[in-house]
Amino acid sequence: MPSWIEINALQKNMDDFQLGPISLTIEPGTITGLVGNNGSGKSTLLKLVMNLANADAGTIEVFGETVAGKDESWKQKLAFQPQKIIGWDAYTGTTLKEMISSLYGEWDEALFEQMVRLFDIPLDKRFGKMSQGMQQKLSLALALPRNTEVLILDEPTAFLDIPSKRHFMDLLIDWMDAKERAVIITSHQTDDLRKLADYLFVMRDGKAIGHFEKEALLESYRRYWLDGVPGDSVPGEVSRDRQQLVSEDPAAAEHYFAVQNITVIDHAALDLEEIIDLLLK
Ligand SMILES: Nc1ncnc2c1ncn2[C@@H]1O[C@H](COP(=O)(O)OP(=O)(O)OP(=O)(O)O)[C@@H](O)[C@H]1O
Repeated sequence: MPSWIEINALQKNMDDFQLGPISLTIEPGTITGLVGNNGSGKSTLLKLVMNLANADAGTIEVFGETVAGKDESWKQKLAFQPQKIIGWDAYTGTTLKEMISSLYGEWDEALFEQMVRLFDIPLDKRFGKMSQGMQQKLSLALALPRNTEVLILDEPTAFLDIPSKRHFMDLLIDWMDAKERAVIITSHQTDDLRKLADYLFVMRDGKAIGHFEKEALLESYRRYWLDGVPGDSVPGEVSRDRQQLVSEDPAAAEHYFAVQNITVIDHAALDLEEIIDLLLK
């Protein structure tokens, strides 16, 4: 099956910031987490995908259509929730719903109503007068019911309270199950990424660090407690602290321990936050 989104050698220069070259493909049925330090270019990348900024080099194809110029018919298949929404402040939730639902032929009114009830959204209030968390809830309630194939969410949970975050994750998982879809989500919340993402695309200072299958990434690091840390570097060693050592090549490290007669007292997987921390160093 062809990729739904294909980004190839994309580059963008802005003042002293250079994004790229970035290459990334998004396949149907997947949730991809975009991860990176502040200012690594995640939002810029999403804006380029949405044709809200022009690339200096490289290409983006969405459902086989090149993203550039005025023909944006492919946008019917993509819903985008930016980090900061401009132009909604003066409108109530009801008005925004009328405007947005009329643009999407497959608008799911029942899902919208379910989300309004679940998040207790005051539809008669102007967007600009809502709290940041409520704005985020309303914009999610105006994004998922568009029923598009692809949903692009830029830090959708940054202001959500803990119960709402859980509701959002459940909703997104149900939304993915309803038909063949794909999600791209940027987040600094490792909880979101651990529960939702199938793939992680990690960026640092505008550059791609890697595109990882999440479960494989989790298995690719291991922490060991040893009866004595060797003087030499252990295969895959990324850090050591007294009797603890972390390797990004557990098979080679364990072979080395066996050959060197080093006793492994205990070992454990790293959590996703620690791994992202190592990747972003
Ligand atoms: N309009 C602009 N003009 C010039 N530079 C910009 C503009 N918008 C963003 N930048 C710069 O581009 C870089 C990437 O910003 P971007 O918002 O894409 O990062 P991010 O990874 O989404 O960050 P965060 O995690 O903080 O949301 C930053 O250095 C930022 O200052």
